[in-house]
Amino acid sequence: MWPFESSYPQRRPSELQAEYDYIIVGGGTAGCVLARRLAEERKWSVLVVERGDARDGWLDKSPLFSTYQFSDKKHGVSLQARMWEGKKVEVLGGKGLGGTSRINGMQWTRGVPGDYNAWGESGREGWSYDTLKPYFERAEGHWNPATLTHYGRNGPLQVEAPPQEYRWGVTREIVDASEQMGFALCNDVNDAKLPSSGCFLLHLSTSEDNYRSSTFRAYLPKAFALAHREKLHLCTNTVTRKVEVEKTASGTLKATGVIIQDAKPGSSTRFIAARKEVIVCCGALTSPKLLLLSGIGPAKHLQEIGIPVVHELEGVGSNLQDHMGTPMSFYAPIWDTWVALFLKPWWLIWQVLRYLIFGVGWLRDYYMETSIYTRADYLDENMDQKQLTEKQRDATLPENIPDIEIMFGAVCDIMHPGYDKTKGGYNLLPTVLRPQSRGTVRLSSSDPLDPPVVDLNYLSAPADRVTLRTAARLALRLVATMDARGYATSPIRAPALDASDAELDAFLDADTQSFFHYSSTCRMAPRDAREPGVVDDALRVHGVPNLRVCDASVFPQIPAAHTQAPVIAVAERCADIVKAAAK
Ligand SMILES: Cc1cc2nc3c(=O)[nH]c(=O)nc-3n(C[C@H](O)[C@H](O)[C@H](O)COP(=O)(O)OP(=O)(O)OC[C@H]3O[C@@H](n4cnc5c(N)ncnc54)[C@H](O)[C@@H]3O)c2cc1C
Repeated sequence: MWPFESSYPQRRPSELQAEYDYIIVGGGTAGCVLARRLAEERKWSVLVVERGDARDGWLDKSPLFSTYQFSDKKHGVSLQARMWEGKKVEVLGGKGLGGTSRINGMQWTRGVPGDYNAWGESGREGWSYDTLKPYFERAEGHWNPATLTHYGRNGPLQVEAPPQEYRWGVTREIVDASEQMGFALCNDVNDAKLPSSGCFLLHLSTSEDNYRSSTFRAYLPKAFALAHREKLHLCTNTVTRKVEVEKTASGTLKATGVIIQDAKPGSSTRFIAARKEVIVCCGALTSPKLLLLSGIGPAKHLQEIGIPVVHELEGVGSNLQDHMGTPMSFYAPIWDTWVALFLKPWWLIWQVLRYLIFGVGWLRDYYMETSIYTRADYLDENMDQKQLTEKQRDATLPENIPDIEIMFGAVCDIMHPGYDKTKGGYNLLPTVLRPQSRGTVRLSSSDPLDPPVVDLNYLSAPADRVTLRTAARLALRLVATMDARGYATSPIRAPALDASDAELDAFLDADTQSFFHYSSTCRMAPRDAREPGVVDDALRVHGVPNLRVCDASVFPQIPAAHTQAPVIAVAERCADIVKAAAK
């Protein structure tokens, strides 16, 4: 009990051993899962090196104020990425134990079974839905309501359904308009038996004690970290500069350890040896950066930057995929949206008090409750969903993976010029889920503290523009349907329903942005595949058997889902693979 309570057991680089069995680089979404699963065995020494901190104050865990956009921004890293010629956009990543799971939007979407069956069909052994399903379940501690049988109940990561009654009046209107357009209301986005097209209620990674359930809080809570402190060392505020890879006497390559440095610029470096493996979990924008800094990647690029080529591997930093889309904002009655919180100070005070005292209210309930998922070829000329055949209703088939999502948030930018402050507002976010465009992550210099060069290369494949236009027209038709049903809504910033392709493109070119689901930059695929792979089916870097990558960068193809649940399932499975390899 305070003041005798122990603090969270973090270490400085100077407090580390010279050698560990496993070194996990990056204590983010995937890194915390792996650390927990390896430490549970109690037989290996495990080091986690994380560039951010282990802070866990009220603001770091309250669902809303920990979300990057409403946070103090201390647990995020932001950089400007190229979208296309002459246009940049902000991309974000998490920093600190839990990584991006401590700042994200908390949507818990596994993706449809077809997503993973497509991985399986492309030859990725052990990665189809039936194999991954137990790993989703092992992660999940779904606690509300108790009637849902397809979730895990006893996993560390708490997940819940949205409230039975819609929190925001505008959600009810969107659901009703969607149903009129043929998108059936589906109570659970993660129910594999439902078709992949419909209006889905989103489940959230929030805990029974009314906080965010990041992988930090779920997998490495203080009690666990203290109980395992002898063998599990959590080195925070420390950057890994490179992985050391050497040629063995037999001519094969081996990761011998990592070079780390206190995150304060100018600090001295230290080498820490790995007895068994180094596992890189730095996220899809940073894992390829670390491999490149370590001399693993396309030879031409390494030579340009002046880094000696240790192992030529073309795929490192290629095949970058992301979900991009274009927010459109509309007015709605003020009490139907979350905007009331910002325009009515007394209401904000009341909601802060309710959350502080009872853990309920507008600070607890998230501003995104539903999404439409569908496919462009399921839509008729009015943007209504066609009658689906029995085969089209089967979400296990890769051919039925959705390629469009219309996210919905009961909030909008009230700083928009001319915003009418007597009204509320909401956003629709038409999104491309199966992009064909491919981007890259490259080094800007050989200094590990410099940000990478990220080229999202959006819309370079013409098919993506066609899908984005269709998604935008579906969103506009949805609003027109709400309007026709008598709901008081009007545009704040949106194209006209009857906009020509050129007018629509002008809007999309001005406002398109990233939805932060970067993936596939260290793709799981053969190294000589058409889109070259970096890791094999056991997530080992091709040619360096004791170096693995485990995070969103290994997805063979981006799932048509928000990416935290897929990352966590991949990390749970990776832990089993590592343990089996150690036997
Ligand atoms: C703003 C935002 C909102 C999102 N909302 C959602 C959502 O609602 N639902 C959803 O499913 N997905 C969401 N996502 C995406 C999802 O959260 C990520 O795909 C997922 O968390 C990525 O996990 P990861 O393990 O790949 O990387 P991360 O969780 O980013 O982990 C990487 C870790 O490595 C550390 N690191 C990096 N480099 C080094 C180094 N050199 N040395 C030491 N440490 C290092 C970082 O600090 C970080 O902790 C969102 C993403 C963002 C940015």
